[in-house]
Amino acid sequence: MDEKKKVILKLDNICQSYVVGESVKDAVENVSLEVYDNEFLVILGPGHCGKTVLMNMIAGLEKPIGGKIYLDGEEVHGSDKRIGMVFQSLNLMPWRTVMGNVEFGLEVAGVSKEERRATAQKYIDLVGLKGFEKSYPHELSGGMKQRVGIARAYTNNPQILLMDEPFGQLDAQTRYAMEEEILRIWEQERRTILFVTNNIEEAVYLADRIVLLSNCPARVKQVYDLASLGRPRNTTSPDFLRIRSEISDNTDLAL
Ligand SMILES: Nc1ncnc2c1ncn2[C@@H]1O[C@H](COP(=O)(O)OP(=O)(O)OP(=O)(O)O)[C@@H](O)[C@H]1O
Repeated sequence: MDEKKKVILKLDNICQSYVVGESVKDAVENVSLEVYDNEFLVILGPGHCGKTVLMNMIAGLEKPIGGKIYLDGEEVHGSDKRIGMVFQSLNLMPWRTVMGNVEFGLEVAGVSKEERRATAQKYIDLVGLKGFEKSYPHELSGGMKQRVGIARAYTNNPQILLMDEPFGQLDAQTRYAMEEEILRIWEQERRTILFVTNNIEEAVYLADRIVLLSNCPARVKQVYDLASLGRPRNTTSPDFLRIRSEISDNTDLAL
């Protein structure tokens, strides 16, 4: 490990299994991982391999049947407000405006109206939604809804943001635009990002490091450090194409 990098999140032999009918289905098997402060870490794996199960455990939404999770060196049990989430299905509240959705977490936390408005506005501006504060979710495009989800997560001031296939339902053009956007936001407002995808090109475009998972049950197949690719990335450069094809050759086919 690079001595200069601070480990903010550590997974130690995480396992998850479910009882399905008469049998036991293993979904995640002995996943160990160190995540560095401020890094953009991509969890890449084939469809149904266990990526969401892994994210849910990190988010504290499910308890692992084995293993431990450490945040800033301390074991965590259940959800922790230092970890925020942006999911593919955003669950925006349709009866609330963009501002109402983004400030919701602060409202629940009892933050004064003035303070929560100011914080929410900062992140609405950051994600490029200035002028849409009073719009309702049904008035927004898919990419704009994702921006609301990102602003909402940032507003709660998490140290780590979990993004589970956030752009999976967007059309290709919007997806590329949002990949650019998330890098811009990450560079401006540094937080650790754990980003889940099954798209190799997206992973190589975004990540500082990629954790490649196996087919279900998810195990860590390999970790790729992409520091040598630099930023911004050129998706047609020989280095980009080489690493993309190396990962592709090493990726299990989704069953
Ligand atoms: N509560 C549960 N009970 C039983 N099986 C489950 C449960 N949750 C997840 N699984 C199974 O665990 C496996 C991994 O699911 P998971 O949703 O994590 O995959 P994924 O990699 O996120 O998939 P996708 O790429 O489609 O998003 C799947 O086979 C799924 O059916």
